[in-house]
Amino acid sequence: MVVEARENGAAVAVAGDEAAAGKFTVKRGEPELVAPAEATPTGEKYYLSNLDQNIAVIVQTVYCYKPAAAAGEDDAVAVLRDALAKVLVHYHPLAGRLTISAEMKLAVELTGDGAVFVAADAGCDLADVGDLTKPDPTKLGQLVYSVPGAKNILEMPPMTAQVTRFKCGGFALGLAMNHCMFDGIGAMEFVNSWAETARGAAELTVPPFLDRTLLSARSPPVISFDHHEFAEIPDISDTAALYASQDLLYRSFTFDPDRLDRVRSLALVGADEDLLAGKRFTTFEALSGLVWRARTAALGLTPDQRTKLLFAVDGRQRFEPPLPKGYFGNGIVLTNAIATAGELLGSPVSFAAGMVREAVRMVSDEYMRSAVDYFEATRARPSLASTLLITTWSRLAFQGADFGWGEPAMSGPVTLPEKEVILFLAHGEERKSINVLLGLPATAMEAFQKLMDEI
Ligand SMILES: COc1cc(/C=C/C(=O)SCCNC(=O)CCNC(=O)[C@H](O)C(C)(C)COP(=O)(O)OP(=O)(O)OC[C@H]2O[C@@H](n3cnc4c(N)ncnc43)[C@H](O)[C@@H]2OP(=O)(O)O)ccc1O
Repeated sequence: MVVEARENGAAVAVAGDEAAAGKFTVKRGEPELVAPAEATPTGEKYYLSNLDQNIAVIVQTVYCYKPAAAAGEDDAVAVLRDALAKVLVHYHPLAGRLTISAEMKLAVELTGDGAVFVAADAGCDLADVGDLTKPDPTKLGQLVYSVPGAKNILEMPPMTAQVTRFKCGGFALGLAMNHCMFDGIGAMEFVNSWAETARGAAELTVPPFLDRTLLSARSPPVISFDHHEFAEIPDISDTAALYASQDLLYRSFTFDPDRLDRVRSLALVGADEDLLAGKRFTTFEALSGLVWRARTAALGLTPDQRTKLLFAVDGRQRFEPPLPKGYFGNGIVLTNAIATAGELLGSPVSFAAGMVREAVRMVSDEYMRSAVDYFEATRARPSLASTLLITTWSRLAFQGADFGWGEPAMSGPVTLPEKEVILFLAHGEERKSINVLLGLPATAMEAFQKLMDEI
């Protein structure tokens, strides 16, 4: 299935899926608050670090479970609701509400109100959800609860959960969680802790480490890097006009292990031996270089157009000392590479892959402390102007979300958050393939498709 989305974000299913979309109806019950099952600290503010401030957006994901005989007659709604109350004892800030602190930063008011939980029933089978490898916000959005009328994130709880029962006996868990509470690794540690609680575990394998003050800014702040992630690069190619004049088309490109091998080999052609230092490009470096270059070509950027690549690096083991196991908050930092379209397209993929490697290497303890201090001093947020933001979920432990009904049969995002974002998702047998998911104006997508077909 191909999914098209118009500029306003409303998606339209095409290629014969209208009928499926039509019979996809979900009836929600009354939302309820699920509070921690035991007393937790209340009445204080919970500190969020500067790395949490950068990315305060709601991430919506869906996990689908086939009917499982082994789970007996247990009602998924009751099991997930009870386990949520228990796991929130450990993750109690998720039961609070977002607020703005005296320093004008996001913080959590520890109210103990609880997470918003909704039970729902679908008028169809789980199979009608279709293929989660491409975002279909119209359909998948029905599986996730958004607080009606909320005008900003302060009016939305840190998390909502919806459990939708399908006629076939399968169910879907839809989550809307604010990225300021955790990054992908932290989010999966939470979901997997919730799942093991549902399976009856008395203790969590990875209890959350709640204290985020270890990522406090230095006083005074020390900015020791240029931090081009904040640079506003002018759109001299007028891509704005291209995006405005055409529909945005979403496509997902599968790279199986053989194709990934070819990408890694392609990235070696013309590679700088000093940069390689005997270590061939990783899958991430090679694939990111490939798609950065191909998207630049597909958008028809003029040779002098500067283009920025942004991506998150997990800083947990890069901090000195490393962050404690189970660190609850965002332990990621954005790094960047900037090149002109002329440089990218006038060189083989190895040039772009080399820039990706450099951008990863740059992320040291000092770089991350400097990024924390940059926010302290400027309150600036990374700019997406003339930018490609690659987000890699391919190693996130979605398969650990076994609430007693086995691994999710499929899981994925409801949508891509911005037109500048490309998502890498694990796919296929043993999760050894990578799906590259992106949206582009129709003509650019055709050009991108051609470039991918050559691999
Ligand atoms: C709020 O609710 C949410 C949120 C979310 C999601 C949020 C986000 O998206 S946050 C961002 C998520 N992404 C990350 O955290 C990126 C983590 N990855 C890194 O930091 C990487 O190091 C890198 C900077 C991307 C670079 O990767 P790479 O070039 O692959 O280098 P290495 O990681 O060092 O790997 C090199 C090599 O080592 C082997 N290896 C390493 N790790 C693994 C592994 N886990 N499994 C297998 N092998 C591994 C491997 O051989 C690597 O080389 P290859 O060539 O074989 O790849 C979501 C949901 C919500 O509700």
